[in-house]
Amino acid sequence: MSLVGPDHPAADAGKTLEVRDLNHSYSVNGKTTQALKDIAFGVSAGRFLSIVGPSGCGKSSLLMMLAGLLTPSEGTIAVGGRPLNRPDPTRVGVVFQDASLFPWLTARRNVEFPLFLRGVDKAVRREKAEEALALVGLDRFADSLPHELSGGMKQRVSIARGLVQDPPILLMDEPFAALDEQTRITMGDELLRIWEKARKTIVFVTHGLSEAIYLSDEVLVLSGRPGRILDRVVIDLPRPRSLDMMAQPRFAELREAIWHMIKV
Ligand SMILES: Nc1ncnc2c1ncn2[C@@H]1O[C@H](COP(=O)(O)OP(=O)(O)OP(=O)(O)O)[C@@H](O)[C@H]1O
Repeated sequence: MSLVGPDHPAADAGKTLEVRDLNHSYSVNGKTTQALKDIAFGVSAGRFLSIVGPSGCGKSSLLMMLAGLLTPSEGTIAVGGRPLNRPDPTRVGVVFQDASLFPWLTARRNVEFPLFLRGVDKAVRREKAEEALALVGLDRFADSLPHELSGGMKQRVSIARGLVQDPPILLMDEPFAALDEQTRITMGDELLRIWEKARKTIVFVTHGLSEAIYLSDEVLVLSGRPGRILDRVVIDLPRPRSLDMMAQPRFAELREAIWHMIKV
């Protein structure tokens, strides 16, 4: 298997996202829990990186930090060579598990919302929202309310909202976990199509090893709490990916290797 460990020099040079010496602890009622330990990695522009690890290993905490929503106890995060200390949707877009759309706003208005908050001119807002909706294949549903859309469509609106400010990086926290299996598989392919078209760097947190392998260029494997980087596995399956690859021996080999690390 081809592995690039976290300390490998190739894992660091000229990255769009760089995490250095990151540690994080939570203190609740005088009790301290170390959630993440010695996290360091870089992601090159345009790569698709997934983060996997046992439940409670700090995946969501790490993603919140990459989104600028949580300050690490120690360490730095840089995007495009500049420190990220607060949410900046022009540099990092975020898509959560729950599509978290405003139920009273149409798909277009939901996508426009971050631009509205920034005081962007109405015509520009509309144009950008429509571009983003077209990218996710929902241009015909711009005027629909969330309750008129399926689960997968709602998640696509949420992806469009993450992309509307054209950030170089899109973070996704288990975006398809709440969907049924069939929709989840379709959404994986849909995401790869969007990713190839939009040419973004994606950091994707998931519990699903098959999903991580199917989608990614690399998989960052975290240990149980406190989450440390156990390995960074290069997914050497060709692109475009297709579902029949899941039945190939190489896919099973990668899955087994990652599963073994997490299980241990
Ligand atoms: N706000 C918080 N206050 C205190 N402890 C927290 C807080 N958020 C997370 N933790 C703890 O930090 C650890 C990491 O949590 P986190 O949710 O980041 O892990 P995770 O890998 O995303 O978990 P899961 O896979 O179950 O979603 C867990 O032990 C959790 O209980």
